[in-house]
Amino acid sequence: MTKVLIATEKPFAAPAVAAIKDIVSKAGYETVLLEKYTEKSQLLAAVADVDAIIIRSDKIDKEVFDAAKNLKIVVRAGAGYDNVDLAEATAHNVCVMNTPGQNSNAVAELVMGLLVFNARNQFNGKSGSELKDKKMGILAYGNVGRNVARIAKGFGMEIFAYDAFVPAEAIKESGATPIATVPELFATCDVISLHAPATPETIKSINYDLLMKMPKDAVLINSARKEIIDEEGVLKALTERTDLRYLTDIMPANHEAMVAALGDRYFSTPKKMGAQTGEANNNAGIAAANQIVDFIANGVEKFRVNK
Ligand SMILES: NC(=O)c1ccc[n+]([C@@H]2O[C@H](COP(=O)([O-])OP(=O)(O)OC[C@H]3O[C@@H](n4cnc5c(N)ncnc54)[C@H](O)[C@@H]3O)[C@@H](O)[C@H]2O)c1
Ligand SMILES: O=C(O)[C@H](O)[C@H](O)COP(=O)(O)O
Repeated sequence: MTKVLIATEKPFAAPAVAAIKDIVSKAGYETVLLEKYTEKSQLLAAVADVDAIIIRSDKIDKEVFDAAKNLKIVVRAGAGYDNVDLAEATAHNVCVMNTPGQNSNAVAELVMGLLVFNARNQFNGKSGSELKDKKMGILAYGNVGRNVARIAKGFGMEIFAYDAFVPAEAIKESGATPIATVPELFATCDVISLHAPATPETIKSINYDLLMKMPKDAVLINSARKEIIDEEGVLKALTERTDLRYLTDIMPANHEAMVAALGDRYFSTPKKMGAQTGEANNNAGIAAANQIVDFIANGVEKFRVNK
């Protein structure tokens, strides 16, 4: 029987697991559940005889592909698939997919929540500031970026965006102002919200020089990946520019140094939680299960991300 493994070190909410199981069993397949595993050996044992795997941020590398002799497809229930070794997947003849857009509203709501929390001085009672009339700069205008734009407009913010691949015309049509370069975006906006994937082009690209261009009292918020931040450069800029603030959903390696140097000008969620809502778990989990069934039963590869 075709086996679908849900391998989630950070589990989905229970209703999402039930919905996935339902889709899998209606297709005549079996679900295997591996949640909250603590050792890689548990993952290696679990993948041994499965045909498909649904993951979150779980790392799927050569060792996992080598151990999964029947594997045909891995679906990352989420947007970023930098946790899967795509070259190894292709070498092992395994299809990799993501589930684009399924958790983007959850992340956008977290971004706006963190911005309000910051603007009101982490609710310490001191007089804060408002988001209305501030300039919101969105770096990467994909599913999350567009949702941030939609909600930020409701706050009365003016929206600016840069994307390496989305044409300026499309940005304009959505009601935002296209900006031609990343440095210009940083120099223009009171808030910069990062939504670019971790790629060779973006890794460590958010650096000292960019932060030093930001207007007075500006805020940088990262809900994408920690890899895109040059952590030492950001700390140096924030140490020199005592008006700037940094909020992140992905705790940096130098978190303790950030806390010590920046106090309440810095905030990190304790664990990445942008996509951690019941709705996003359901959307992404259900999409992943449907994509697996469609791939195995009908050969549909719509959301394939490897060659
Ligand atoms: N915090 C979380 O829980 C959470 C949840 C979802 C996504 N994410 C992260 O956020 C990222 C964005 O998610 P999404 O759903 O909007 O993805 P998406 O694929 O819809 O959008 C990504 C956008 O980035 C653009 N882009 C790619 N390379 C670029 C570059 N070098 N410079 C500028 N723009 C570039 C693309 O054109 C695209 O518009 C994901 O890759 C992931 O790393 C984090
Ligand atoms: O790229 C994404 O979609 C998110 O980073 C991802 O879904 C969040 O990671 P998770 O909470 O699923 O581990």
